[in-house]
Amino acid sequence: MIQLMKRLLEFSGKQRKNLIASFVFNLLDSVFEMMPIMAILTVLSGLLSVAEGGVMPVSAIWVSLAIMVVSIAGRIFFNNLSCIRRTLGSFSMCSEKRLEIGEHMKHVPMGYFNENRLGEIVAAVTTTLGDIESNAVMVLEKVAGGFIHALVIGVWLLFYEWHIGLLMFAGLAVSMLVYGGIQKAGKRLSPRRQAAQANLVTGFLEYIQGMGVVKAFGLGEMSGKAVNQAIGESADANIILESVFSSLTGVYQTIFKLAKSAILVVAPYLLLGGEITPVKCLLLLVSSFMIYSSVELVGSMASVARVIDASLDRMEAVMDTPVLDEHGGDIPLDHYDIELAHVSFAYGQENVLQDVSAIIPEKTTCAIVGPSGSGKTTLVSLIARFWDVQEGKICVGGHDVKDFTCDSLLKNFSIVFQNVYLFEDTIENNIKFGRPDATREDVIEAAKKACCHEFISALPEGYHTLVGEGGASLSGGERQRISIARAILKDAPIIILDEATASVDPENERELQAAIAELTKDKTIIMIAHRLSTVRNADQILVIDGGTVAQRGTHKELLQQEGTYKKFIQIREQAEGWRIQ
Ligand SMILES: Nc1ncnc2c1ncn2[C@@H]1O[C@H](COP(=O)(O)OP(=O)(O)OP(=O)(O)O)[C@@H](O)[C@H]1O
Repeated sequence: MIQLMKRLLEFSGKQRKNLIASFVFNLLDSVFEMMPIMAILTVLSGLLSVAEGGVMPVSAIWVSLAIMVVSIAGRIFFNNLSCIRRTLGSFSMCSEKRLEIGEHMKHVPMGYFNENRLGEIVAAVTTTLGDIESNAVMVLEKVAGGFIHALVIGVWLLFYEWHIGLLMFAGLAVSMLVYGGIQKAGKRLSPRRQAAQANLVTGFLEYIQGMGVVKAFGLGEMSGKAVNQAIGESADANIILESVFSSLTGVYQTIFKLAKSAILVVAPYLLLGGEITPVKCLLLLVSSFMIYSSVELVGSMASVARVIDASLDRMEAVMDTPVLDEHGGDIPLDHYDIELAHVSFAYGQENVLQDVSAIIPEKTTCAIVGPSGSGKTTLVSLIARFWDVQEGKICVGGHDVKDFTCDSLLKNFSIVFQNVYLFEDTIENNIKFGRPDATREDVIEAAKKACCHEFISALPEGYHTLVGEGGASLSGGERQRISIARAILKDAPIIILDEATASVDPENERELQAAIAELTKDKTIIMIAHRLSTVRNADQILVIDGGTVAQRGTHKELLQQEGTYKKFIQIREQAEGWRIQ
């Protein structure tokens, strides 16, 4: 428990002060919570003197009333303070963690997101942090407060009547053993529950994202299988966890019932043996019902405490993901040549690029062509350092990309992907993503250059139109032009462009080409090219085949050679239905 407290305080970062304050106020609250016992004992002593033929001292009534008033006032005061600090600390701590995770994710290699991690990350920022946010501090306070409470009463009992004090401690010791058992069971079972939770999120995300394909192919039953399995596993994990916890909690609480029963038997025996007075006996009998009250509650919270421990494990795992640019610096560049020297790269065991070398001088266009799966996307991703190369090196402006921080490297790039992602926000903000401090006029100017001002203005709410998540409410061509406007606004010196393979209608095609021409003016351009017009005008063409540079040169030079490029041109000519001169 102390370990868990330490972990939570370490985790709390800037909110540490609030959490400590909340713990302290909670402890003070529990001191006032114990006071009614004193009030009852005061009244009881008075009553006993009546039973022994004396008179009930009026002061006993007033003293007990005063104790109750102080107790209630103290509790309201400290409970409130503790609650305020706890709420402030917990929610601020978790929102800071969410921001930290978001920031951290910007620096991990893209490969991290491949390995089915999306659900894990979503679960971490939603359910895992949610568990911590709503329960952690309160549960730890109750658990720690419960044991401290019991300890204080136990010590008092030792002085008041040592036999009963020992009995109380015996009960407490056995209960702690069972509590340890609950913790161990939690350690064993909670990770399964957390993993099931993450799989459930992954399953649902995949199910919803693939809904279009599912409907188109009538695969409802098949696609639902994975989600059903994840739901089943989540239910099983929760049921097993809860059933183990509830039986152990039952044992834990039985121990207190047995200990209380033992006090009920031992106290009268002590009275019979003449070791205690009837007053003491009565006081012990009454207090036996109260001494374990706070620690009894702890049992039902042990499961939550364990879940919090597992949640902290999971959060640490997410935050410990190695980042790419730990040792990177902010490097200003005075030129934008790009050089690849003997670059090799594999996704896990799968070799994708071998010994690729190339020089792309600044303000030139390099077209990358090659068959599907040959490694074109991988190559441009390595230049932007979405992954690190395994062999060789890539330099931008004469500096190894590994020497930059991700932010410092990527501020030199505008990247236009084939699959455009638009955020669930206004069109204006989606374009502004390229330069958050841009003015309205800048946004409109970029949109005009990207040939999307007209269609945006025709929308009922113009630039304030909300686009669905991923840009679902716009056509493919429109999305692409918005992403080009975004890149134009960023105005970075290096452009990475994955040309759309999907054919668009002639009107859209013309506008798209005009937008690209605006974007690429006076820039260093690396373009995965699919269109003949683009390839023909490139200063240099790299033909990637089987992960190596099979051919390189200009369009004219490569047309003279037999090989992949000639085949590529023939296929494009057939597809586009026209010939190049
Ligand atoms: N994230 C990834 N994890 C594992 N393997 C990958 C990943 N991305 C691509 N691959 C594999 O690497 C190889 C090269 O893929 P890449 O996307 O670079 O090819 P490409 O030439 O761009 O293909 P296309 O023209 O079809 O987009 C392929 O065999 C692909 O299956």
